[in-house]
Amino acid sequence: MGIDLGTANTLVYVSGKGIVLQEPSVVAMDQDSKLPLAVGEDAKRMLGRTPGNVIALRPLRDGVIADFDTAELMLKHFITRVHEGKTLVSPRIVIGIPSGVTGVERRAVMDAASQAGARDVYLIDEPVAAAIGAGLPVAEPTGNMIIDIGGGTTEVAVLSLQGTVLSESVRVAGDELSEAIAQYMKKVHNLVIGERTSEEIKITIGSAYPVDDDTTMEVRGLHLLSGLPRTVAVKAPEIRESMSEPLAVIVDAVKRTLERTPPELAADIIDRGIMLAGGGALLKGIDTLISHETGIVVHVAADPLSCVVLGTGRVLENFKQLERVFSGRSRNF
Ligand SMILES: Nc1ncnc2c1ncn2[C@@H]1O[C@H](COP(=O)(O)OP(=O)(O)OP(=O)(O)O)[C@@H](O)[C@H]1O
Repeated sequence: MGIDLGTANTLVYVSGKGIVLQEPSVVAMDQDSKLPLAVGEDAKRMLGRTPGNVIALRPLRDGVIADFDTAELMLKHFITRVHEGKTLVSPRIVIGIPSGVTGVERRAVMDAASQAGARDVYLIDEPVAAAIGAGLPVAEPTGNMIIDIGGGTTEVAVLSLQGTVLSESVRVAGDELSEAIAQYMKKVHNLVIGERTSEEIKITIGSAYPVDDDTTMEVRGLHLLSGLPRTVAVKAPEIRESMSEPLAVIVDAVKRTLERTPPELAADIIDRGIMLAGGGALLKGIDTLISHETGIVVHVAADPLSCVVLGTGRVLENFKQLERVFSGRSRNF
């Protein structure tokens, strides 16, 4: 089994079957009993809509585990659901985690998977898994650059011979882009909107570079001055402008990584281009923006949201050839 334990979404791949689960990384809890009420899609629907005694939590924030107990509960829930309640037959689990996660957190993820019944738990850094999932030849002696723009973190890495030559991780990614839209709506349109609405605006008319600039969208929220619900029409260019700061942080991380890349590998990257993965790669025009800023061709992976989990799956299925890609391992007897 391969798992992408992401800030925004968790995906599970089962060897021989493909992707069997794709759910938001959200847990709804009853605050009084401390019992989970819903996990995944059902819990995401509750975000910002819960009554006093129910809280909807995202256990991973900014690419790190913000709430360990809830993360463990969520991981166990998904593993058990995939196995339809049956106990695991000492399976091997490969989990993709953000590369910025600390040693203690790595241990915590491995413990959670072990407690869910896994015998052999392997950790793989998300950029490495994303590169494998996007089809990059990471085992060859050529430089490959991957940018994984997730929910909480953007990871930029140069890989060669199954290893990370250099990498950079910034805690600015898709969530930060949505947050910038929410702040803009409040400041300029006096409209307070929730997390789900700002994400919807980003996905519907958001862009990183001019494309479809004539599009507009009606946004519903709470008017700051009257305190009443109101609908406001917003245009694509103003939404792009509202995201300019976090977008600049992402572009700077790419440039810094390129500046540090050894010349032979840099030459490979110029030849092959840069691969873009993660949900943030779906933002309209982001490939053009990065290409424009770096002068290097940028490709968007075929299925950016699934790259990490597909990478964990490919590693599972080619275990012997790719055994040097792991960043952690625990074995339980
Ligand atoms: N069509 C789209 N346009 C723009 N952004 C999108 C689109 N679809 C998804 N996203 C954004 O992608 C992000 C989630 O991406 P992904 O599932 O790769 O993250 P993750 O792996 O859970 O996070 P992390 O890598 O930080 O742990 C969210 O911020 C979401 O809003």
